[in-house]
Amino acid sequence: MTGPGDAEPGADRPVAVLVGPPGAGKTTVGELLAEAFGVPFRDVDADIEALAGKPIPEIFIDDGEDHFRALERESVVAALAGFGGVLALGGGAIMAEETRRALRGHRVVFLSVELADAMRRVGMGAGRPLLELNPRATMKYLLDQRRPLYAEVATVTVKTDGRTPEEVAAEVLEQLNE
Ligand SMILES: Nc1ncnc2c1ncn2[C@@H]1O[C@H](COP(=O)(O)OP(=O)(O)OP(=O)(O)O)[C@@H](O)[C@H]1O
Ligand SMILES: O=C(O)C1=C[C@@H](O)[C@@H](O)[C@H](O)C1
Ligand SMILES: [Mg+2]
Repeated sequence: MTGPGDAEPGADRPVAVLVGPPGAGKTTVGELLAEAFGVPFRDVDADIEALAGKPIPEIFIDDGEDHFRALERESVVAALAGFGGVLALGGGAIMAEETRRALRGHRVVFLSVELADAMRRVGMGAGRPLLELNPRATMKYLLDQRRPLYAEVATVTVKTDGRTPEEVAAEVLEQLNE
Protein backbone atom coordinates (compact mmCIF):
# COMPACT_ATOMS: atom_id res chain seq x y z
CA MET A 1 0.00 0.00 0.00
CA THR A 2 1.18 3.47 -0.82
CA GLY A 3 -0.35 6.88 -0.30
CA PRO A 4 0.37 10.43 0.66
CA GLY A 5 1.25 9.37 4.18
CA ASP A 6 3.87 6.94 2.89
CA ALA A 7 5.85 9.49 0.89
CA GLU A 8 9.39 9.99 2.11
CA PRO A 9 10.47 13.55 1.37
CA GLY A 10 14.13 12.82 2.10
CA ALA A 11 14.21 9.58 0.11
CA ASP A 12 16.62 9.28 -2.79
CA ARG A 13 14.08 7.93 -5.30
CA PRO A 14 10.98 9.59 -6.72
CA VAL A 15 7.59 8.99 -5.09
CA ALA A 16 6.21 8.76 -8.66
CA VAL A 17 7.55 9.41 -12.15
CA LEU A 18 5.13 10.87 -14.71
CA VAL A 19 5.43 10.07 -18.41
CA GLY A 20 3.22 10.93 -21.38
CA PRO A 21 3.06 13.02 -24.54
CA PRO A 22 3.15 16.81 -24.71
CA GLY A 23 -0.11 18.12 -23.28
CA ALA A 24 -0.77 15.01 -21.16
CA GLY A 25 -0.57 17.23 -18.09
CA LYS A 26 2.67 15.93 -16.58
CA THR A 27 3.65 19.33 -15.21
CA THR A 28 0.14 20.38 -14.14
CA VAL A 29 -0.86 17.05 -12.56
CA GLY A 30 2.66 16.51 -11.20
CA GLU A 31 2.42 19.70 -9.18
CA LEU A 32 -0.97 18.63 -7.76
CA LEU A 33 0.39 15.18 -6.83
CA ALA A 34 3.46 16.67 -5.15
CA GLU A 35 1.19 18.87 -3.08
CA ALA A 36 -0.94 15.86 -2.09
CA PHE A 37 2.15 13.83 -1.14
CA GLY A 38 3.75 16.81 0.62
CA VAL A 39 6.93 16.44 -1.43
CA PRO A 40 8.67 18.67 -3.99
CA PHE A 41 7.90 18.54 -7.72
CA ARG A 42 10.65 18.43 -10.31
CA ASP A 43 10.47 18.57 -14.08
CA VAL A 44 13.33 17.04 -16.08
CA ASP A 45 12.70 19.62 -18.84
CA ALA A 46 13.66 22.31 -16.29
CA ASP A 47 16.74 20.31 -15.23
CA ILE A 48 17.89 20.16 -18.86
CA GLU A 49 17.43 23.92 -19.25
CA ALA A 50 19.49 24.48 -16.09
CA LEU A 51 22.21 22.12 -17.31
CA ALA A 52 22.38 23.79 -20.73
CA GLY A 53 21.91 27.30 -19.38
CA LYS A 54 19.18 28.07 -21.95
CA PRO A 55 15.58 27.27 -22.82
CA ILE A 56 14.72 24.02 -24.68
CA PRO A 57 13.89 25.71 -28.04
CA GLU A 58 17.35 27.32 -27.99
CA ILE A 59 19.03 23.97 -27.28
CA PHE A 60 17.27 22.51 -30.33
CA ILE A 61 18.29 25.48 -32.49
CA ASP A 62 21.90 25.88 -31.31
CA ASP A 63 22.91 22.29 -30.60
CA GLY A 64 20.34 19.99 -32.26
CA GLU A 65 17.98 17.31 -31.01
CA ASP A 66 20.71 14.68 -30.51
CA HIS A 67 22.49 16.94 -28.04
CA PHE A 68 19.18 17.68 -26.28
CA ARG A 69 18.49 13.92 -25.99
CA ALA A 70 21.96 13.33 -24.50
CA LEU A 71 21.35 16.02 -21.86
CA GLU A 72 17.91 14.47 -21.26
CA ARG A 73 19.31 10.95 -20.66
CA GLU A 74 21.87 12.37 -18.25
CA SER A 75 19.25 14.46 -16.39
CA VAL A 76 16.80 11.55 -16.05
CA VAL A 77 19.43 9.22 -14.58
CA ALA A 78 20.52 11.93 -12.10
CA ALA A 79 16.94 12.69 -11.02
CA LEU A 80 15.96 9.01 -10.64
CA ALA A 81 18.94 8.45 -8.37
CA GLY A 82 18.78 11.53 -6.20
CA PHE A 83 15.29 13.00 -5.89
CA GLY A 84 12.55 12.00 -3.46
CA GLY A 85 9.58 13.91 -4.87
CA VAL A 86 7.24 13.72 -7.88
CA LEU A 87 9.24 13.73 -11.11
CA ALA A 88 7.92 14.60 -14.57
CA LEU A 89 9.91 13.42 -17.60
CA GLY A 90 9.91 15.23 -20.94
CA GLY A 91 7.46 13.87 -23.51
CA GLY A 92 10.15 12.13 -25.58
CA ALA A 93 12.38 10.80 -22.78
CA ILE A 94 11.06 7.24 -23.09
CA MET A 95 12.37 7.05 -26.67
CA ALA A 96 15.78 6.17 -25.18
CA GLU A 97 16.26 2.51 -24.36
CA GLU A 98 18.66 3.53 -21.59
CA THR A 99 15.93 5.62 -19.97
CA ARG A 100 13.31 2.86 -20.26
CA ARG A 101 15.76 0.51 -18.52
CA ALA A 102 16.52 3.08 -15.80
CA LEU A 103 12.78 3.37 -15.07
CA ARG A 104 12.45 -0.31 -14.10
CA GLY A 105 11.61 -0.68 -10.43
CA HIS A 106 10.14 2.86 -10.20
CA ARG A 107 6.49 3.82 -9.83
CA VAL A 108 5.82 5.16 -13.31
CA VAL A 109 2.52 6.85 -14.13
CA PHE A 110 1.52 7.12 -17.81
CA LEU A 111 -0.85 10.06 -18.32
CA SER A 112 -2.46 9.18 -21.64
CA VAL A 113 -4.10 11.68 -23.97
CA GLU A 114 -5.56 11.29 -27.46
CA LEU A 115 -5.05 13.63 -30.40
CA ALA A 116 -8.03 15.98 -29.93
CA ASP A 117 -7.34 16.85 -26.27
CA ALA A 118 -3.57 16.92 -26.80
CA MET A 119 -4.01 19.48 -29.60
CA ARG A 120 -6.43 21.58 -27.59
CA ARG A 121 -3.93 21.71 -24.73
CA VAL A 122 -0.75 22.49 -26.66
CA GLY A 123 -2.39 24.80 -29.24
CA MET A 124 0.11 25.61 -31.97
CA GLY A 125 2.94 24.06 -29.99
CA ALA A 126 4.59 27.27 -28.78
CA GLY A 127 7.75 26.48 -26.82
CA ARG A 128 7.71 22.86 -28.03
CA PRO A 129 10.26 22.69 -30.85
CA LEU A 130 9.09 19.35 -32.26
CA LEU A 131 5.58 20.75 -32.80
CA GLU A 132 6.60 24.01 -34.46
CA LEU A 133 5.93 22.61 -37.93
CA ASN A 134 2.56 21.06 -38.78
CA PRO A 135 1.59 20.50 -35.12
CA ARG A 136 -1.43 18.24 -35.62
CA ALA A 137 0.26 15.77 -38.00
CA THR A 138 3.39 15.77 -35.86
CA MET A 139 1.40 15.16 -32.68
CA LYS A 140 -0.42 12.25 -34.34
CA TYR A 141 2.91 10.76 -35.39
CA LEU A 142 4.41 11.20 -31.91
CA LEU A 143 1.38 9.64 -30.21
CA ASP A 144 1.35 6.62 -32.54
CA GLN A 145 5.09 6.09 -32.27
CA ARG A 146 5.33 6.51 -28.49
CA ARG A 147 2.13 4.96 -27.08
CA PRO A 148 3.68 1.46 -26.81
CA LEU A 149 6.79 2.87 -25.13
CA TYR A 150 4.82 4.80 -22.47
CA ALA A 151 2.80 1.63 -21.85
CA GLU A 152 5.98 -0.43 -21.57
CA VAL A 153 7.46 1.66 -18.74
CA ALA A 154 4.19 2.38 -16.90
CA THR A 155 3.13 0.69 -13.68
CA VAL A 156 -0.06 2.80 -13.65
CA THR A 157 -1.97 4.30 -16.61
CA VAL A 158 -4.54 7.09 -16.26
CA LYS A 159 -6.60 8.50 -19.14
CA THR A 160 -6.75 12.30 -19.08
CA ASP A 161 -9.14 13.05 -21.99
CA GLY A 162 -12.12 15.11 -20.92
CA ARG A 163 -10.95 15.29 -17.32
CA THR A 164 -9.68 18.19 -15.26
CA PRO A 165 -6.16 18.05 -13.79
CA GLU A 166 -7.76 17.62 -10.33
CA GLU A 167 -9.77 14.59 -11.52
CA VAL A 168 -6.67 13.08 -13.09
CA ALA A 169 -4.60 13.63 -9.94
CA ALA A 170 -7.33 12.00 -7.82
CA GLU A 171 -7.34 8.90 -10.03
CA VAL A 172 -3.55 8.67 -9.97
CA LEU A 173 -3.62 8.73 -6.16
CA GLU A 174 -6.35 6.08 -6.14
CA GLN A 175 -4.44 3.78 -8.49
CA LEU A 176 -1.16 4.24 -6.60
CA ASN A 177 -3.03 3.15 -3.47
CA GLU A 178 -4.30 -0.10 -4.99
N1 LIG B 1 -6.57 17.40 -17.69
C1 LIG B 1 -6.44 18.61 -18.30
N2 LIG B 1 -7.52 19.22 -18.79
C2 LIG B 1 -7.42 20.40 -19.41
N3 LIG B 1 -6.26 21.08 -19.58
C3 LIG B 1 -5.15 20.52 -19.10
C4 LIG B 1 -5.17 19.25 -18.43
N4 LIG B 1 -3.91 18.94 -18.08
C5 LIG B 1 -3.14 19.97 -18.50
N5 LIG B 1 -3.88 20.92 -19.11
C6 LIG B 1 -3.41 22.16 -19.74
O1 LIG B 1 -2.72 21.76 -20.91
C7 LIG B 1 -1.52 22.50 -21.06
C8 LIG B 1 -0.36 21.53 -21.09
O2 LIG B 1 -0.25 20.88 -19.81
P1 LIG B 1 1.17 20.51 -19.21
O3 LIG B 1 2.18 21.57 -19.49
O4 LIG B 1 0.95 20.11 -17.78
O5 LIG B 1 1.52 19.21 -20.08
P2 LIG B 1 2.88 18.41 -20.13
O6 LIG B 1 2.49 16.98 -20.17
O7 LIG B 1 3.77 18.83 -19.00
O8 LIG B 1 3.47 18.85 -21.53
P3 LIG B 1 5.02 18.94 -22.03
O9 LIG B 1 5.44 17.54 -22.39
O10 LIG B 1 4.98 19.81 -23.22
O11 LIG B 1 5.84 19.50 -20.90
C9 LIG B 1 -1.48 23.50 -19.89
O12 LIG B 1 -1.98 24.72 -20.37
C10 LIG B 1 -2.41 22.90 -18.87
O13 LIG B 1 -3.03 23.90 -18.10
O1 LIG C 1 7.90 15.31 -26.95
C1 LIG C 1 9.09 15.65 -26.96
O2 LIG C 1 9.94 15.04 -27.62
C2 LIG C 1 9.49 16.79 -26.13
C3 LIG C 1 8.67 17.17 -25.10
C4 LIG C 1 9.01 18.24 -24.13
O3 LIG C 1 8.62 17.84 -22.82
C5 LIG C 1 10.49 18.58 -24.17
O4 LIG C 1 11.26 17.58 -23.51
C6 LIG C 1 10.99 18.73 -25.58
O5 LIG C 1 10.31 19.81 -26.16
C7 LIG C 1 10.78 17.45 -26.40
MG1 LIG D 1 5.64 19.70 -18.93
